[in-house]
Amino acid sequence: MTNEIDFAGARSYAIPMRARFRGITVREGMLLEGPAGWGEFCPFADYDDATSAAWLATAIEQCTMGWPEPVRDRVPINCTVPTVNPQRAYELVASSGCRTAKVKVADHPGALAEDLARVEAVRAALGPAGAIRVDANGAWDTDAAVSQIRQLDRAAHGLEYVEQPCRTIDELAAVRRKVAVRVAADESIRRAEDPLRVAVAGAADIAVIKCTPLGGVRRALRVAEAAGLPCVVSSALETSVGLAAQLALAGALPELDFACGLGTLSLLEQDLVAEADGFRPVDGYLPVPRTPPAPEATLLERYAPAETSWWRNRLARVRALVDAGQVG
Ligand SMILES: O=C(O)CCC(=O)C1=CC=C[C@@H](O)[C@@H]1C(=O)O
Ligand SMILES: [Mg+2]
Repeated sequence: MTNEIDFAGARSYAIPMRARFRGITVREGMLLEGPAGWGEFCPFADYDDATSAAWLATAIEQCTMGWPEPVRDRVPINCTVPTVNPQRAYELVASSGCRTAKVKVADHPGALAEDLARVEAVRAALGPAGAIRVDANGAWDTDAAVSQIRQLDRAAHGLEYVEQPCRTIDELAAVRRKVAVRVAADESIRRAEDPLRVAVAGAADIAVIKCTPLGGVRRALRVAEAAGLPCVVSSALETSVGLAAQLALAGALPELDFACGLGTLSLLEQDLVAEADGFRPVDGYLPVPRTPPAPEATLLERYAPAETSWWRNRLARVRALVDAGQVG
């Protein structure tokens, strides 16, 4: 399969972020072209080759065979609020058109006062009917999670759910027993065997599914089925080329009860496809594409890093793993 792809012609990119997110200020990755269109290979720099193999499998699925038939043609989207000040948070939510907001919290020790103020500002921007979820990216221990979730729940006038409050599945299960707010598992679901463990441990009410680290839309659909929980599809901070696969996943899930975290293009300074082909939510929705959008040559040139050998070498090593069948 991979010999149909133009690996030699893969294009590296480096795009500044508008605000620091997941500790990064520049998003880097590669775009690849195959017979079915373009795919995106963008594992974060701290991921090893074995972890990155699933990310490449996602790009390969996208540019060689495309995706399964969708069951819906549009997907509700949440606005994503990085750890910005309350005024900025208010503006982001108010201008997004989304009725659900996901607020990043617990970015550093002692962040609670800032987190509470951010959540209050988001509630003011959304109004009483909107939904607010928070994401701690596993930062809290069990006691901190229980106390802070209760305070954030009050500040938000009700949280829709809390995403990955703690790192381990046992901790998630313990928190879930103690708080009334629903718990979503994100980082705990990264490999095909993970969702079963999450479900067996009674650790979560909701599964956050990202097709990029799970090895493609088809694999992510199997993971969603194995989880047996309501799913939220969330991005891995891709450009519109990779977001297309995430939207294809959200479009193909049999049930979709919650807004998805795919409105992340606004976190990047620039997309790599033409404005009209890009996935910026309108009135809180994004369309489900049938094929990936193609990048613009001028944008690829503008965001090409001076040094590409690190990404080229990484792609070659990870491709060897995928060719040997070693995908997570
Ligand atoms: O879910 C969203 O609203 C946006 C995506 C998002 O939050 C993430 C994307 C990529 C890396 C992660 O740190 C982060 C997450 O934890 O969900
Ligand atoms: Mg998360």
